[in-house]
Amino acid sequence: MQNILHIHNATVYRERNRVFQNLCLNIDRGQHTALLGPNGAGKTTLLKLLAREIYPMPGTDTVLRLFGQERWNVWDLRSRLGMVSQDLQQEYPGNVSGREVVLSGFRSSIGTYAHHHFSREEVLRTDQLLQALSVTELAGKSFRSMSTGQQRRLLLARALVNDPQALLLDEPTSGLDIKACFFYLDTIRELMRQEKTVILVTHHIHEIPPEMKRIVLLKNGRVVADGPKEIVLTEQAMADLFETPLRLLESGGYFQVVPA
Ligand SMILES: Nc1ncnc2c1ncn2[C@@H]1O[C@H](COP(=O)(O)OP(=O)(O)OP(=O)(O)O)[C@@H](O)[C@H]1O
Repeated sequence: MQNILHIHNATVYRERNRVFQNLCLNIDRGQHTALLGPNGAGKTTLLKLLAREIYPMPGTDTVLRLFGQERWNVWDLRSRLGMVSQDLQQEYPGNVSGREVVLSGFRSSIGTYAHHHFSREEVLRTDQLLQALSVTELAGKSFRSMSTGQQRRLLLARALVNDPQALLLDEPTSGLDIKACFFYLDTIRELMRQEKTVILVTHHIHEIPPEMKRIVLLKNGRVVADGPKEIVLTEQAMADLFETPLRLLESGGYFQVVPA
């Protein structure tokens, strides 16, 4: 089975804070995985590690391998691993049009530049994705004039332009209203059916799709549980993870927590 992600004994600092010590995590192709953790668990740090924005401390047996490779040109990596993060949404320049947002995925850039020229195939693929994600009407609108949900859909289209094998999603439904949330979740489920491996990093239990069977719990920079949903996603484990009494509810394969 092809490996998407292999982290072995990674120690990671953010300035003087040691966020991870000897972190180990392995994700194979097709192994849709939710990484769940409270504020400060290390989720954003992990995203930055995978995006090659930060690196582990060098160590004799430290490994950070993506798609079987340790060295990556960031542009090549982005076409294999599509990412939609809160940081990207916040950083994205407001004056860029919806179509340009999607096109920018072909150059792994934030915005498009005068020297970027796009082929007929790239423009066609962009139009197909705008249609597939029901955002054709946003093609000519500026990013800043769109709602959070509209922006998020465009960033997902941007992540898909190169037909990546895997998608890394950071709290994908955060800030979306109920309809936008359900639409986004349906889109993720469809992408999973299309055999994209989806890795979800979140503290929102409700956004874990029913088909996502593996759950990894992160706390204080450590993997505290890793296994099948029916074993890991329990009321006691959620109460311990978030350090609060709660009740875990399930409906149609989705989970939600409410105060106990
Ligand atoms: N730029 C930074 N400099 C120093 N320490 C940092 C920095 N960013 C994060 N940290 C620390 O690293 C730890 C993990 O933070 P991180 O942002 O990765 O957690 P998180 O799980 O994404 O949290 P949240 O859900 O609140 O976004 C925290 O203890 C945090 O204080």
